[in-house]
Amino acid sequence: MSRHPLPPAIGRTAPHPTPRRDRSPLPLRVGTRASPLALIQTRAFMARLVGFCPVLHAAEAFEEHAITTSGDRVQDRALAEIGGKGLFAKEIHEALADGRIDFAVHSLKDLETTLPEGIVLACCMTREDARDALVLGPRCGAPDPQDPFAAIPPGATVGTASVRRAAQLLHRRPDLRPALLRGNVGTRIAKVRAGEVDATFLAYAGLRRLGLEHEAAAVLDPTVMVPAAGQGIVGVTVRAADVELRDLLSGIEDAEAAAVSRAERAMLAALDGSCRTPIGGHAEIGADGALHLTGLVARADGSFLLKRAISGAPSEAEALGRTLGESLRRDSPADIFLP
Ligand SMILES: NCc1[nH]cc(CCC(=O)O)c1CC(=O)O
Repeated sequence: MSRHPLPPAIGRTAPHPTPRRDRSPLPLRVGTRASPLALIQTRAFMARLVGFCPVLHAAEAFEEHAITTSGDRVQDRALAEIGGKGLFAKEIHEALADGRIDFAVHSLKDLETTLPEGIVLACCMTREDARDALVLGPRCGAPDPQDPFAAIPPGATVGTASVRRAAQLLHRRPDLRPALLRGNVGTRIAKVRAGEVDATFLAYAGLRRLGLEHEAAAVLDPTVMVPAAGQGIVGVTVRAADVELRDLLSGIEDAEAAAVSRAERAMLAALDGSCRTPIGGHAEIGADGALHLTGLVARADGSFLLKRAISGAPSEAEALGRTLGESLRRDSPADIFLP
């Protein structure tokens, strides 16, 4: 069998002899979910990789594999009832492990904190906006930037499958009624427009990537709505043994996104919540160069909400996340973490 080395990463040399791969190196087979947002993110990632490694510019350098996941197939039940977030990546991890694809592009917030054996998160792309956006339907008023939730009429239904968003909303507006709303971003916006629910939340990053940012009536400051860990970040997974690809991907990693995602994900892992546990996590690198991490734990009905922050060196991101997660866990009622 003839094998060719991967095009070399520009300006970097592997510190060790590069092991040969048990497959022909090109095309690079990229796996992704099949939603419009997932495909846009995947193509943006491939463009970034080509910019870094122009040898990959050839049309035949990549092969795109859109994979329908268990999470995509179940549209009518809350994710929490069907086994949680891992469902969006299960089939993609399997394709990677089996060697059917070479890397996979994920919305980091949908990627479980503990990856299957043999699969690693090789690279985090530059973060898009981490904030949540509020989308308002025909029964809502004009949004007040000082108080974005005031536009939602009393007793209205707010569609969201996210316990994190529902809990933070209900904490401020216990009169509102959460309703299940799933489907792609476009589907959800259409349902709000049609009055099926009165309002919903969407990640502003997703709206921007889809060119739908005008659908956001308000973009919520993280002090109003703590985003999900990893929100707005695209992460790429590869086989742990694929040193060549790991090395190539490390060349396009965004150091800031890597640090904030490490802090947010370490916090999430330390909290060890179930997918029914409302958890928010948001880190930023300040003008002072320090990493500032905010974490939130709540009860699904908003009757309990605990928010705390921690700061430190970006190089300590994981320890900061773990410390904050343990502190939140210690001071929250145990029922919140039950499966
Ligand atoms: N859970 C679905 C999901 N996963 C990632 C995004 C948006 C993009 C991102 O957070 O990077 C969305 C849609 C949403 O929450 O509105």
